Amino acid sequence: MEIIGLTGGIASGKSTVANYLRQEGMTVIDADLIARQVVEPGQEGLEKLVEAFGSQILTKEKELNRKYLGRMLFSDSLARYTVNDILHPLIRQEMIRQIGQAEQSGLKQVFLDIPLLFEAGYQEMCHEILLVYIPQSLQAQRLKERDHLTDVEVKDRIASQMSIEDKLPMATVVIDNSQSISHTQEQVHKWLIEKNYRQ
Ligand SMILES: CC(C)(COP(=O)(O)OP(=O)(O)OC[C@H]1O[C@@H](n2cnc3c(N)ncnc32)[C@H](O)[C@@H]1O)[C@@H](O)C(=O)NCCC(=O)NCCS
Ligand SMILES: Nc1ncnc2c1ncn2[C@@H]1O[C@H](COP(=O)(O)OP(=O)(O)OP(=O)(O)O)[C@@H](O)[C@H]1O
Repeated sequence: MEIIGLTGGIASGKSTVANYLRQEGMTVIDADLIARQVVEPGQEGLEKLVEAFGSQILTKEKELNRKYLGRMLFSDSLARYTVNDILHPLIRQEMIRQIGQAEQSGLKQVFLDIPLLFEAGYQEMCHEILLVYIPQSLQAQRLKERDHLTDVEVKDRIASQMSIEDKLPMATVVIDNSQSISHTQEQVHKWLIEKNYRQ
């Protein structure tokens, strides 16, 4: 089974491409979704975060306060390293379990949608790496509009990841998402046909 990593920068369009891949019948394993599952109430991830940061990271309903954790993680690199140390091994374990499941079900290829593919060292397990690219100025604009952030918050979030320019040379396929969504989909469609993934 071929493993294809799908990555980019924050708000570069990974989910937009992942949705299209699913529409085309592909199986996509979603690291952001797994990251949510490992911090559900009762899960080890949430317990360890509370041990590290205290119960102020919880809402009244005892769920993870994602807004609070996000503000802390994106503005404080030490807090970010701590969160990554706690959650990334749990996320990786579940990703590997789902890859095994995909293989057992006889799939020819599986996509891994991972924002931190390079930062967390997933490249070794990928046969191909598809990078959803937009220039940083457009990335900042789309991020600001989507999440209603201030300029400082946008800057911090982009700076919390490896820059998209540094990711470019490590990709095996680059999808330009700076124009219309249909332009992006056309590139993905063409690549799927070239790879013989879609008959
Ligand atoms: C900080 C959190 C609570 C924000 O939650 P929220 O619902 O607002 O956003 P969401 O989960 O959809 O993430 C949005 C984007 O933020 C970026 N991002 C998330 N975590 C990180 C991180 N640790 N470092 C850098 N960028 C990150 C990614 O591009 C991601 O796609 C959440 O992202 C989280 O728990 N992050 C830690 C786990 C992690 O590293 N996830 C990335 C998957 S490998
Ligand atoms: N080609 C496009 N033209 C205009 N807007 C777009 C295009 N592609 C994506 N967007 C918008 O840009 C924003 C970011 O896209 P998306 O959520 O797919 O990015 P992402 O890489 O998955 O983000 P994150 O890293 O935060 O998970 C969204 O508001 C989306 O609707």
